[in-house]
Amino acid sequence: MASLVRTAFRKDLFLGKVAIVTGGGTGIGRAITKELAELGCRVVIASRKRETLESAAAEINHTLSKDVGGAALPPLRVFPFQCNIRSEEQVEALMKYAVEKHGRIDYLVNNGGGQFMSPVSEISAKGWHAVIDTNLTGTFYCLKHAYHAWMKDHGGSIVNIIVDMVKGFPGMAHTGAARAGVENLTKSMALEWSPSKIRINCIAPGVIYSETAAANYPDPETFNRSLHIIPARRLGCPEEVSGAVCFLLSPAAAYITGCTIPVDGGQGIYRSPWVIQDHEGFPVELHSEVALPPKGEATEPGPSEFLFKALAELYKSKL
Ligand SMILES: CCCCCCC/C=C/C(=O)SCCNC(=O)CCNC(=O)[C@H](O)C(C)(C)COP(=O)(O)OP(=O)(O)OC[C@H]1O[C@@H](n2cnc3c(N)ncnc32)[C@H](O)[C@@H]1OP(=O)(O)O
Ligand SMILES: NC(=O)C1=CN([C@@H]2O[C@H](COP(=O)(O)OP(=O)(O)OC[C@H]3O[C@@H](n4cnc5c(N)ncnc54)[C@H](OP(=O)(O)O)[C@@H]3O)[C@@H](O)[C@H]2O)C=CC1
Repeated sequence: MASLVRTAFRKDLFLGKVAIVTGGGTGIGRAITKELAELGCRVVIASRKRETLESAAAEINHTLSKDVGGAALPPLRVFPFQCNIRSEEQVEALMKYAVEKHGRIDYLVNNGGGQFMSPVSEISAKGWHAVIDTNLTGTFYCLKHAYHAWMKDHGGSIVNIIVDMVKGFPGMAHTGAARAGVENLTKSMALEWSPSKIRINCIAPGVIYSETAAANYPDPETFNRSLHIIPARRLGCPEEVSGAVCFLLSPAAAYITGCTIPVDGGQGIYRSPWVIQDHEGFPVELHSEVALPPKGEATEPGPSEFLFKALAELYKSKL
């Protein structure tokens, strides 16, 4: 007798579907692209570096399963498209390309983005705008143009990759602000676009290791220095983010919209990485009936501010 169990988790889950993954050639985006394509999806990967996209598409296409359950799959399922998400014109062209060449846009994964470490007092206006334009405005352009090009009339599912910024994001405040903006935008879109049958959610990764991600930080040990704030006591892998993205895109998540799923080994509910430099304490400005006991010494290992000053010096010395 045939099984009566119906599950979304099957090898041809995304067969016949088309996805756009920004930043799909490296790190987390590459893992998402591989998993979607392995499950039958055609995936347009979009970012600034054409060679990175082309080699990623070729490598992934080469490794994909050729058939599922004996039925042949299209051999080429990953397609590169050069696009800087900071340009509305280029984003519009990306959506047009996806619809004209691939016929539809079922899924959009806003993964492309990034930032640099700096205390907020040292972020230049140009650096601030670069991060906001990339992570917040770039996401807005992708959402808006995927909507107009396809999803408004046909529905779809969207995942925005943000960061773990529940406790603020000292040391990378520009990206914390941008991603908090994306999270709120997600809630607004979930409501405004529900009549179009569009679902939209966020994934908030913790510290996810890949060579390309780590290359943006001062030294190879930067990510490992976060281990003490991660209850899982290891870094995350890109594939662990990808699984959650595929779930949110899939019919298994058909009743989920406007939410954020952390993929962070418990980091979000644990301690902040930021260390407060010891100081004499805020002045007591109200008359109080109690006298506070004398302040002991703070026991935290050392002020993060020093680390960021050193990083700023390092960055300047490389210019
Ligand atoms: C402590 C644990 C660490 C774990 C962290 C875990 C959380 C998050 C992890 C990740 O997100 S990993 C992924 C990282 N990947 C990226 O960041 C890739 C993409 N990033 C970028 O492309 C850049 O960071 C960017 C700033 C978003 C864009 O750079 P781009 O060069 O295209 O911008 P420009 O328009 O040229 O302007 C750059 C402007 O920005 C300032 N700036 C850039 N880098 C630094 C830096 N390292 N330090 C200080 N300031 C920086 C600067 O003002 C630049 O202008 P100019 O000085 O060049 O005129
Ligand atoms: N790794 C981690 O620990 C965490 C990562 N994240 C976020 O996850 C996402 C993926 O990061 P990850 O894979 O780790 O790191 P990567 O550095 O490997 O990926 C960043 C990707 O974004 C693309 N990108 C950057 N700027 C633009 C732009 N202006 N237009 C189009 N594409 C752009 C890059 O491609 P190209 O250079 O070709 O443009 C690259 O593929 C990012 O948004 C990141 O901030 C969030 C939390 C933690």
